[in-house]
Amino acid sequence: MSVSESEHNQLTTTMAAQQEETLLSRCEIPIIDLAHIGTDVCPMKSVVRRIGQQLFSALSTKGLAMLVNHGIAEEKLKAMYSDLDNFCALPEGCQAQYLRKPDSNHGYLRPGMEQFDTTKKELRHCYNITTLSPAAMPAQEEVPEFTQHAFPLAHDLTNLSKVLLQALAYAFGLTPATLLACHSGMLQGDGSNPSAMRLLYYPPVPPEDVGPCCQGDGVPYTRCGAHADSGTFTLLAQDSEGGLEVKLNGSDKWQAVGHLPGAILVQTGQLLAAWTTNLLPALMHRVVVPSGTYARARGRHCVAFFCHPDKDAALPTLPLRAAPIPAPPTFTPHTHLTFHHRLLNAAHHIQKRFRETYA
Ligand SMILES: O=C(O)CCC(=O)C(=O)O
Ligand SMILES: [Fe+2]
Repeated sequence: MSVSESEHNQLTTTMAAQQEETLLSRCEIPIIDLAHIGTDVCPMKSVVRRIGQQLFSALSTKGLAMLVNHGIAEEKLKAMYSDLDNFCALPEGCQAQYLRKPDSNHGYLRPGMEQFDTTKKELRHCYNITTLSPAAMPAQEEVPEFTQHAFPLAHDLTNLSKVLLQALAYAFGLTPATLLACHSGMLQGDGSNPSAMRLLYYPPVPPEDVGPCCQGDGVPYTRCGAHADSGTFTLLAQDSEGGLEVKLNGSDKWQAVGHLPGAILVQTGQLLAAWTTNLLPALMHRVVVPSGTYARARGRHCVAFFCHPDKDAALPTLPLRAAPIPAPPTFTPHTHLTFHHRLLNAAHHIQKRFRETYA
């Protein structure tokens, strides 16, 4: 069977992408096996303890880990990716009913409406889900299964976060209920907690020879500018398209994460960094546009879950020793200092972040 020249080029580009050196291909990301952990309401204590140690070690040395055997079926994620595609294909007028509401942070953001890097246009569609109220979701006539798929997935990610909070509590020398109690309002929709499930779709971009990094308007673009998330930790499930890059703790070099089928990435947020006096530093990350015509012609999907404490939670002092080495330059000194002074009121921090990143 003969292969046409364009098919051959496509295959070569795909193979090159697959052979890209990544943190995963170099075994530089800790992999944590959650098998036998139980559920958030009925956890297997000895396993949760062991996972707490592994998570603490991964987040303190690297800033991230890959979770496997977490119990969230790949099919649920794929169904959600396809619902988001259907939402993004709706006419703009129809999407407009669902635009993000600043008060609740719930709703849809068109490409360019959220910027981490103010020098570039960030090409992604986001749907933030902060309340599990059917009235706040795309109507069944518009995207038939959106709500039906989103709610169970949001429950799964909330429950996974609750198990991890119990594991971290053990590692901090606290009782497992201590961190749960500070995160009691996740996705309750009563405004008490800023946690969110976010659906992300990054559309294809033109080939490099059409314009290496600019649209017709000459404005440079990227997929997601460099930032650290603001909460306790973030869970990230991604498709296989790649593009996620991170700066590991203590390093100033951007490195590609790579893809581990079925795994969910967990990374430290700014609140946990401040809470642990930077013993667990926040992970800087970004999503770059891939090189090669084939990869650029494909969209990328991701589901993120941002785990935050309750806005009025009095965060307990952690019985931890101070960070042994100076912290990497994750925040500007101003942001860091301001944040420390306001640590007991996480709501101030999240409001500041929203003002900085939403157009
Ligand atoms: O798409 C991704 O992998 C990351 C998205 C992200 O970092 C964010 O929305 O905060
Ligand atoms: Fe992020």
